[in-house]
Amino acid sequence: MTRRIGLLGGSFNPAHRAHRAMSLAAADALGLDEVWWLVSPGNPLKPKAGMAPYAARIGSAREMARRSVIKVSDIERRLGTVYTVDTLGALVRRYPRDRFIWLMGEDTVAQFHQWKSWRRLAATVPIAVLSRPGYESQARTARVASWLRRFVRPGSQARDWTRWSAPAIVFLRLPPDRTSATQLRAADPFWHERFARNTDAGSGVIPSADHRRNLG
Ligand SMILES: Nc1ncnc2c1ncn2[C@@H]1O[C@H](COP(=O)(O)OP(=O)(O)OP(=O)(O)O)[C@@H](O)[C@H]1O
Ligand SMILES: O=C(O)c1ccc[n+]([C@@H]2O[C@H](COP(=O)([O-])O)[C@@H](O)[C@H]2O)c1
Repeated sequence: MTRRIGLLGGSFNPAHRAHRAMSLAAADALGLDEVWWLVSPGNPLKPKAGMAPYAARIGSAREMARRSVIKVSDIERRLGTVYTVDTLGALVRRYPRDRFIWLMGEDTVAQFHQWKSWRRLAATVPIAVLSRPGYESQARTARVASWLRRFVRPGSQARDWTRWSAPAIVFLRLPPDRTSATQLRAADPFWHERFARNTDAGSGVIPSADHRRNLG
């Protein structure tokens, strides 16, 4: 059976309620069977300082994803990929029967031109940009905005995304939530200590048995 899978990459430092809310709202708007949270070993554009250990970030993501269609994955750590274009290439090859859509918050559009091979990335799978309060104008004026605009599909057709050929991009307006990991770290700099004993970052985080087999 073909699964319709949304991929939300992130630092999850820590995971928070907006990640969950936006994933569930996107799943509804796009008719997704699953949303995979790809916990990044290290965003190449973010400083390493202040980044909690991987196991803690996975732990917070698992807690936030509980009892939902969201699956937390450490596949980037297993593959050794930090660039999204490489991760997507690997996933599309490993799961030829499934269909993927890349999910990203509106704030990430501003830096998209600095991502590795971003044109190739956009040609690999469709993209859904999810609204984030306070970042609307940044997304509109981003360096890549005029390039992306040529491939924009109407939100009213969002459920048809599996019929689109990439590049294809849809902007989804979701219920606003201002939560950010930066704000949570400021309120509780030692949040990761709660997950300090979570050393089994690899167990229970793989989206499916099939996935585990493919990773050998
Ligand atoms: N409140 C939010 N509304 C919409 N998108 C969000 C929100 N918070 C995070 N995202 C998106 O979720 C993905 C992962 O985000 P990330 O783990 O970096 O959280 P963050 O809150 O943005 O973290 P930080 O404050 O440390 O930068 C990114 O695509 C980001 O744009
Ligand atoms: O591929 C790149 O060059 C690239 C550059 C910056 C960020 N990303 C990805 O963007 C996603 C969001 O990252 P973050 O840290 O803002 O949560 C995450 O999956 C990162 O790996 C990817």
